[in-house]
Order: sequence, then C-alpha cells, then structure tokens
Amino acid sequence: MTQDDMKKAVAAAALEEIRGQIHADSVIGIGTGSTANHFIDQLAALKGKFRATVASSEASAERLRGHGIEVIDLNDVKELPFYIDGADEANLQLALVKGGGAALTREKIVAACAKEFICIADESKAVETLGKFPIPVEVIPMARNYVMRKLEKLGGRPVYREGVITDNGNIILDVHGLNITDPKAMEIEMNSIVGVVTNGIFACRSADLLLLASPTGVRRLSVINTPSQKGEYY
Ligand SMILES: O=C(CO)[C@H](O)[C@H](O)COP(=O)(O)O
Repeated sequence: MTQDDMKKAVAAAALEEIRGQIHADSVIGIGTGSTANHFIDQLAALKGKFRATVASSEASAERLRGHGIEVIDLNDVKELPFYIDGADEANLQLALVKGGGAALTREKIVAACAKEFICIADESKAVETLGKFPIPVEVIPMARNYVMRKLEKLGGRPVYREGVITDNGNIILDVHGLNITDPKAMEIEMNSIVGVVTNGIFACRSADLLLLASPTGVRRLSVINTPSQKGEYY
C-alpha cells in the first residue's frame, strides 16, 4: 500500500465519520493539501446532502468548485459542525504541526470556528514530540529579518521559503531544530513576535479526532479530555 493509498483510505474514513451527521443545512470546513484533496474528491459523492463548504485555501476552493461544490465565505456561516484537514505532524495529545502547504493561517481560522476538527493523516505523520517537521510561520514581508532574529533567540533555525506567497500576501519561514516539549507555550510565544501572522503549531486548538491510516487500516484516535488522562486514546 502506497502513502497515497493511505491518504485515500483515511479520506474515505472521514467521509464515513461525517456521513450520518450532516444535513441539508450543514456547512463543512475543508482543509488543504494532498490528503484534503482526496477528501474533496470523495465529498463530491455527498453533493446535495449538505449546503456548502468553507475552504482554507484558494487551491481547495478551486478544487471544490471543480466538483460543483459550493464554497462560501466564512463570515456568512453561523455554524461549522466539522473541519477536515491533514497535518504534517500529530502527537499523542492531537496537537499538530501544519502549514507544509503554506495555508496555516486560514486553516487555523477555519479550525477555530469548527465544532469538531477531524485530522486525517497517514501513519508517517504520527510523532511523540513535535518539531522534526520544520514549523511554518506566516510573516508580514517587511518583518522577515526581525522575525528571523527573534525565532533564532527561541532556539530555532528559520529558513525563508523562497518563491512562496500565501493566499494572504505574506511569506513563510520554516523553523528547523526545535524540540517542542510544550506545544501550547511555543505556539503562544511564536505568535507574540510582532510581524508573525500565525505559526503552524495547532495546540491551543488541537484536533478532536485523529484518523490515522496504516497499511492495516485506519485507527480512530481521540484524547480523553480530563487532565489526568490526557494523552490516552480510546
Ligand atoms: O497543513 C497543510 C497545508 O498547509 C497540510 O494539511 C499538510 O501540509 C499535510 O499535507 P498532505 O496532506 O499533502 O501531506
């Protein structure tokens, strides 16, 4: 089974997850990336069973429209029951690293609005400690060097992602070499640097459900939300 087969399988599992819970008025939040693209392609089969979608990138919006699926503005949505998106890394508490596709800010906004964030990934994305995948940081262009110096002070090695401009007109710095033992603290600290729009750590709003594909099937992982049990799956 290839990695792409696993991405397809986990997208199918997400579709099954929401199938019985959506209705004619539902608006669904849609992420960005190759796994999210598989979900979009499969969602076309449910056309007519939900009202519309909100997309976390122009690329996803275009793909959705290509399937004849309506994409509406997040500001016109009162309720978003689900947000379905991939990740670059996921830990045991379902904190994530995202933004490999440079869509992190819109992804974080849509995730923040959703009642349930379903993360879909193949098993290569599961990690014990976040940070092996460089943390993407969206930055206002004029602040690039200032933000780089500040990120170095946090112990990271920021690398400018050349040639990439986000849907919001900003640049991306990828921060290497961070061993993130406290994802919430790191997310907040990076976001407090002036000029940072947001960073790709999703810990303050982590996933609610992680669907993780392996060659033997898709595991369904959630965190029991009591402090003593945090990190245990059921
Ligand atoms: O955060 C993202 C885009 O900004 C993607 O969800 C992440 O990069 C995973 O991508 P893929 O599904 O292609 O492996």
